[in-house]
Amino acid sequence: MTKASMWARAMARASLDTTQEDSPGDEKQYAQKRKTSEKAMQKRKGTKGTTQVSPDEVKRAASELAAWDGEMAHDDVQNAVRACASGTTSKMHVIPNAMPTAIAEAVHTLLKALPERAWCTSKGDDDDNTLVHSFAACAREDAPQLAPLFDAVEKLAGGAKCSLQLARYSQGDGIAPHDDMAEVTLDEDGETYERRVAVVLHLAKGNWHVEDGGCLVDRADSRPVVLPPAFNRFVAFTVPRLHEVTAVTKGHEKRFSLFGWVLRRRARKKRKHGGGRRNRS
Ligand SMILES: O=C(O)CCC(=O)C(=O)O
Ligand SMILES: [Fe+2]
Repeated sequence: MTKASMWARAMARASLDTTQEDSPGDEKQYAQKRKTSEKAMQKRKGTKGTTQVSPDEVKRAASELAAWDGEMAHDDVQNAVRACASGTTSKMHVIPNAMPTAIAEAVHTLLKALPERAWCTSKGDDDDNTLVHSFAACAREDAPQLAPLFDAVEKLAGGAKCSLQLARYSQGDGIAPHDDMAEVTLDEDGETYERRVAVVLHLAKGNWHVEDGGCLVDRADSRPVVLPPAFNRFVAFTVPRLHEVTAVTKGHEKRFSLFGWVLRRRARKKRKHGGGRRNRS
């Protein structure tokens, strides 16, 4: 049963209970109360069955984010990116509560409020010899109110070029095991870069369990480390590193994130690439 239908049932039961307490046997009043509760539920569900965000909430969130100085909640975040860039760590760095809580909440509100046209489907499969993956992606220019978030993550790169996007995983979405290695040619300077540090900000609300999918699985060692979706968690690692995102099985919760890479100029000696890699710059 979906959360929405559980909620609907709970509402109907509550309405029935109250009616019975108030005036047993008054069918008319009971029917009226049920109608009212259904109306309230429709309002809460919104027109497309997803949680709607009011213009006031969006406005508040946007001004909260615009006033942010871009400072993360912990120095660990900056230190992790530096260590990964300099190659002095072999860990996947996982930092909970990365941004100030009010900022993370504002980001989440704005992500939820992004119009459907801002998202485009990113898909790959064995047929076109790209990495098997599926999710919705949103470029920086399609989410202008989230610019301070992109700026804050770019700041962590200390002036190095970055390639960052927003992601939204729905039921069935995920990414098969891959190592993130790819070359990226930037429009702004026509130069070719390689991905040096992978950065991800996990922004999934709600309680997620391993069986709900959407888990980031670190496969760098023989024993995989499984990270179910979380809210306001920063992850960084040096590329290449084998990892995957398991397919989301939950139907009613979106797994939002900001993901991307700190880039560096391509090394002179070209590295050999294995086949089957998608390139998302
Ligand atoms: O969202 C994540 O946890 C990781 C995403 C990822 O591996 C990628 O986009 O290459
Ligand atoms: Fe990846």
